[in-house]
Amino acid sequence: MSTSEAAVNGEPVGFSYENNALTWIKAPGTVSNGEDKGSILESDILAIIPTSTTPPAHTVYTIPTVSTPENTALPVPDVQLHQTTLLGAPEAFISKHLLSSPTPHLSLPAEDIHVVISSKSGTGKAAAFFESVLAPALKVLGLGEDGYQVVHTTSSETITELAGGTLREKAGRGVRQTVILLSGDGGVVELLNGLVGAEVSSTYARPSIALFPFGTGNALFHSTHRLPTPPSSPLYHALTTLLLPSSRPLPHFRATFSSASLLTSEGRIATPLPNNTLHGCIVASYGFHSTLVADSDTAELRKHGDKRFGIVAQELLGKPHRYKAGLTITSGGKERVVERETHAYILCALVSNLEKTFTISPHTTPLDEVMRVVHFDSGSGDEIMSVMTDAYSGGKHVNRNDGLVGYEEVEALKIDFKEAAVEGNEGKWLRVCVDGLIVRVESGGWMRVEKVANGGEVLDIIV
Ligand SMILES: Nc1ncnc2c1ncn2[C@@H]1O[C@H](COP(=O)(O)OP(=O)(O)OP(=O)(O)O)[C@@H](O)[C@H]1O
Repeated sequence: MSTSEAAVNGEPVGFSYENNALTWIKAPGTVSNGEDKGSILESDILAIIPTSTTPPAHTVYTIPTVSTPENTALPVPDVQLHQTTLLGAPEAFISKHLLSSPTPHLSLPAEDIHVVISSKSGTGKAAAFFESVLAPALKVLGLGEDGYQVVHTTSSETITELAGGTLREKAGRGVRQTVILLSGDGGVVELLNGLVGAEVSSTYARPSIALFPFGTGNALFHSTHRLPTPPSSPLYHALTTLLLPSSRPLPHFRATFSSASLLTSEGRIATPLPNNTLHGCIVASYGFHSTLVADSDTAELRKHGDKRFGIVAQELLGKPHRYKAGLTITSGGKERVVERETHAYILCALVSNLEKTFTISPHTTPLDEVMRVVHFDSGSGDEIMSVMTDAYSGGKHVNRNDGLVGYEEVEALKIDFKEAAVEGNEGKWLRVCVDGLIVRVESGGWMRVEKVANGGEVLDIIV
């Protein structure tokens, strides 16, 4: 422990540095109102910045989790930005976290760094996080308020318009761009679909997304950051990705329909899908999953955060619907018709997790470019619930020994919809989910989902 010229926030202390933490005890005889000891966990540190050389003084910026029991129980707990001034702290501690060279994703012209704040995602916390944590943290990382563009969403079109305009035009010209995206999965799929018409030419530069999980399920975030272990503080983890040197292509699929409309405003507005096509990078589903996502997407239920899925699941499983459809799977270059006339669940995914603890495709590793399908039929609410419970237990549903659940790698799949439109509630059983968006399909129509080949990616993700 060292005490000569050692201080924390101006008060003399003795430091010790072990077990991934810097701890201190106030020097004997110090009179102050504060605690006699304190600590900084290395797992909370964003960066250390030198403030003077003689004597060596530094400011440590940390992102601790707000420590109330309600907050720490959330899948994405709230965090704060703290700063602590250290004088004479151990060199080994300082040098490990000293902010050195500028980070590539933040070293771009201001017009090419976009912070996108999705106001309606999740429980609406993104704007407050930007003000209290992200903007000051970017400043610490060398990016003042004039160093980037801020976009607050004002409609469900805002992100698609940004992507289809500036982002797409510049990407086509080979201009590097970073999008710091504060949203759920919907924000990602909107970016993807805005960009996807872009000619992926030899000059195309894929914009890089740094994803901050402010949605409800946050499937893409939790799937891309689950290995080797899921981060205990997702928002801290998201902030530290800004310091990473590189990014990786985001695989995606193309869903085409005989005829389909995008449902918005709690299903009240149906907008025909351009070219009857939608791209996704997470999931395309039909059955219990798509109805659950659609029925739980109301302003009232959104107040419950991820509990909204459980509330609606209970209603749906009281009397489970068996969805009439044909399912054709293309795998290993061969087409196969699944011999079943009704289905409870058809879901193909490019990710492992649909929520932090809901592992629908346990064999999927982050960004592995492999699409997998989970499918089964059941008329029993208890049986469907037991499959879901297995998925919440690390993905055990794919190892059941009752033969109920199909799980396989696919290049493509096709669903032929055989449900009749329900009078008075047209399309109740004719809604599919693509990355959280709800698409109404037609009775007698079809959806085909195919993985876009490697090299066709239009976005990068910083992981
Ligand atoms: N101001 C706004 N007015 C209307 N719609 C908005 C507005 N801001 C965002 N949206 C839309 O709200 C949707 C939010 O979806 P998003 O996926 O980001 O959150 P989520 O559904 O809570 O999370 P997840 O998909 O991860 O479960 C997006 O489709 C987005 O375009």
